[in-house]
Amino acid sequence: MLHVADVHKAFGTRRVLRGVSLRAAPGELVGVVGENGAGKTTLLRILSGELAPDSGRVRVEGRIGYCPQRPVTNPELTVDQHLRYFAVAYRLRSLDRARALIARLGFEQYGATPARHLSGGTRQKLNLVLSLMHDPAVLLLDEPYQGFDWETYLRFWEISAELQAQGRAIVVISHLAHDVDRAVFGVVALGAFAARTRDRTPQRVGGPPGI
Ligand SMILES: Nc1ncnc2c1ncn2[C@@H]1O[C@H](COP(=O)(O)OP(=O)(O)OP(=O)(O)O)[C@@H](O)[C@H]1O
Repeated sequence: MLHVADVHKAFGTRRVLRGVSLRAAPGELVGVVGENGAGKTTLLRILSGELAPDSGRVRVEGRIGYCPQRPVTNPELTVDQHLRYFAVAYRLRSLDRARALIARLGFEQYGATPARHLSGGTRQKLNLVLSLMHDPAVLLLDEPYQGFDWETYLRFWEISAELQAQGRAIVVISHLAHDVDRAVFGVVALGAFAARTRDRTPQRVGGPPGI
């Protein structure tokens, strides 16, 4: 479903990605960890097709859902207007799934609120819903729970486990070391994390989700 082999990327003389490989099959969740500047966002931008690698191969089967680090929201549009806008882009007939996700994340009262009046955490919830509302086969999530309160953070991992159970392939970026243990099927460690986690096999298998 998602197959990445030997991806390299440099910005000028700064070699950010040096041979990254990973695979996420249906139902698998892969965590990408690394300190600030290690190249996590660069990797996800390449997987989403937004950025071209210098070399290496990326193969994706199925629709992608990409939740970028910076919300893609427009400050002037309300939450409902965002849903309708993205529904047209995704060619969706119904907003039922988007509304169900909004209810799960607890911000259904903000339908008529322009994004500029949302709190940072609520804007990020909308950003996440916009990436999931078309039920993508491959989810690329760049620190999707930034600004979430603890309950919503746990809710995110609940939703993630359900999507895994439904056969979605998920790649989640985190700079939080404890999130590594939630990555059931694999961990891709970049930068200094790569050295510290050398004893871990790059693609671990097994163990229950740590919800
Ligand atoms: N378009 C660009 N042009 C030049 N340098 C860039 C560009 N994008 C990223 N970089 C550099 O590449 C390195 C990796 O950046 P990236 O955003 O991928 O790191 P990250 O691991 O996601 O960091 P963070 O945890 O802070 O989000 C950084 O040194 C960054 O400054």
